[in-house]
Amino acid sequence: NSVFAHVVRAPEDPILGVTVAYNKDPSPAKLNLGVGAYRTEEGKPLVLNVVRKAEQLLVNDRSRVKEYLPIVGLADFNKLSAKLILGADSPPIQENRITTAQCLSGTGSLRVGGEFLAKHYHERTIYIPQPTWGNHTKVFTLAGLSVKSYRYYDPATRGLNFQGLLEDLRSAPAGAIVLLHACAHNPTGVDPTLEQWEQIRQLVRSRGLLPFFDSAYQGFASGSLDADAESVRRFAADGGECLIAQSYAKNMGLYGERVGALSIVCKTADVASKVESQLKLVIRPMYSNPPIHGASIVATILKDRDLFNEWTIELKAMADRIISMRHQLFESLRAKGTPGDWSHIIKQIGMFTFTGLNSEQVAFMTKEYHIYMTSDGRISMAGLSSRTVPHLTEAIHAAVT
Ligand SMILES: Cc1ncc(COP(=O)(O)O)c(CN[C@@H](CCC(=O)O)C(=O)O)c1O
Repeated sequence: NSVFAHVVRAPEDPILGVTVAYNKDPSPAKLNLGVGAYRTEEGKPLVLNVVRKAEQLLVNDRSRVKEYLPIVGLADFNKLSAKLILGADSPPIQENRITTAQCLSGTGSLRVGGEFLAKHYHERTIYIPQPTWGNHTKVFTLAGLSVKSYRYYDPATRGLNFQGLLEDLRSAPAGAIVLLHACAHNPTGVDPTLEQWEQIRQLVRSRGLLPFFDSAYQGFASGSLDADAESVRRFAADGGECLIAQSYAKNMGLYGERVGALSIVCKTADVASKVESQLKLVIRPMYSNPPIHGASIVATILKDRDLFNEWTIELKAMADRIISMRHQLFESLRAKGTPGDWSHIIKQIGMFTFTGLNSEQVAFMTKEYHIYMTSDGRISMAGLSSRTVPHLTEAIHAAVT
């Protein structure tokens, strides 16, 4: 018999498995509010016009070849990505004390960063928010770090547990790594205010904690690339060191192209170049070098003023549609007289609403109304449209009454 006969069947992923269940459901009324992937008002995935234009330019450019990229990826993509998150006038960029490696989207950037830290950083504990993106714990544990959590969400107010956050970071061991969502916290949609970010920055620096930013939604939260990067920029501008993982999956709609970047801001250019040399030793045995197509699309758009401006317009349109879905759902629940305070739907930002519905209510909504969402009560607002808001309202109303 098979040498793998002992292998047990693994459970589906809590997020990506929702799509598997959705695809199996024959109901025409089914609604996928699980995976954080943008859908249009017609409920279809979106390839940005500016992406299609960039791809056309690439196809027409007969000088382009399919050679291996360097281990750290496409050089101009790396420079442009650092500029996008930090701003062109950022001190680490001006002083050349940042190293950026193109990685396999946000997940790959987090993993490579985690593996680098496990090998080269003295403190192996990383504090991640409670709750956070479901994959964070697995990514950092498998990278060789010890994962702990810091209080982040307050179920009572459905807002930030700021005092709990400060207390937990104050009691973290000096030098501990702290994972921070740059904007549009997943799954809660709750972000610190700028004043609270400043307090977090002062605490992190005074305790010598090492910030690791996860920026998967730049431009998606507020519609502004600069506003959504402000938290990262304040840390990067204070002379301290930090890591930054970037994803182009959502804000450029490049989900399946797996385009992202890991940047490490260092004290000096010399340290940055040594760090880069060690990043190459992490990447080479992992996947050797990254894919060329998606990064070429991003570089084509970021380096051309007109394409960049067109991208910002399409990006804001996606962010605005999500905000409109928030207001439509909130108004619909209010009109229906659904019991409870639903104002968090319009206070939260980014792709997700953390509804507060429990796993039994979620299971009921899936079974009776064919609503697919993660069991923690998170719904991807991008999966909603004006046409489907009434159906979701019916389901929530039935689940809470
Ligand atoms: C905070 C955060 N970091 C990183 C990632 C990884 O994105 P990449 O595709 O690797 O760039 C996601 C995607 N989370 C979404 C998408 C589905 C998933 O991968 O779980 C989500 O939570 O639905 C995320 O929400």
